[in-house]
Amino acid sequence: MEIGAVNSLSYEDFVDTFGNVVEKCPIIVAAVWSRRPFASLLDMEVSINEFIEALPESGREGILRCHPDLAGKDLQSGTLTEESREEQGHAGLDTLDAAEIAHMARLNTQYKLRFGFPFVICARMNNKATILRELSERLKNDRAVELACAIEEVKKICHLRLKTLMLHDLPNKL
Ligand SMILES: NC(=O)NC1=NC(=O)NC1=O
Repeated sequence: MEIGAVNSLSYEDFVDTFGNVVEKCPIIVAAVWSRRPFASLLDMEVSINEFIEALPESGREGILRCHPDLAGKDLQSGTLTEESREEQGHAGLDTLDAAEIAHMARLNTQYKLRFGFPFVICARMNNKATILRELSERLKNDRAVELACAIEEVKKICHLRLKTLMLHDLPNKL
């Protein structure tokens, strides 16, 4: 999809197409729509990242809370969004055995108790081994560092979701 086609989208089609580039946070692209026309995909991505960075801490934490746990109940019950299902599957999280699922659940719970938001990592750039290692390592971060680190992961997820969408022609998506 050309950036010209993106700029020509109605508000509804824009949000319908890009609304989930940040998991379950369509408000972000609903806000960023006002900044069109975008010079490029990168320009649009910069607008999204600037919007996220300008949020108060509670807003950034809220974005993290909209993410499903890795190998969590949504994966087990098949209620992940299409994007999350593909990403978690790519990292091999859909083939964990019961012990591995329990281990992830324990670490996710520990992480959430410590930080008050879920562990977020760009699954498409990881596998179950690196995810477990990162989860264990990042548990040691102080809160401010970890919040920033998690938001950087959200931006990576968004970047890959945008790239995937731009590879498709508009009709396929709508
Ligand atoms: N908690 C998470 O990190 N969730 C996810 N990361 C991804 O890349 N996709 C997800 O659903």
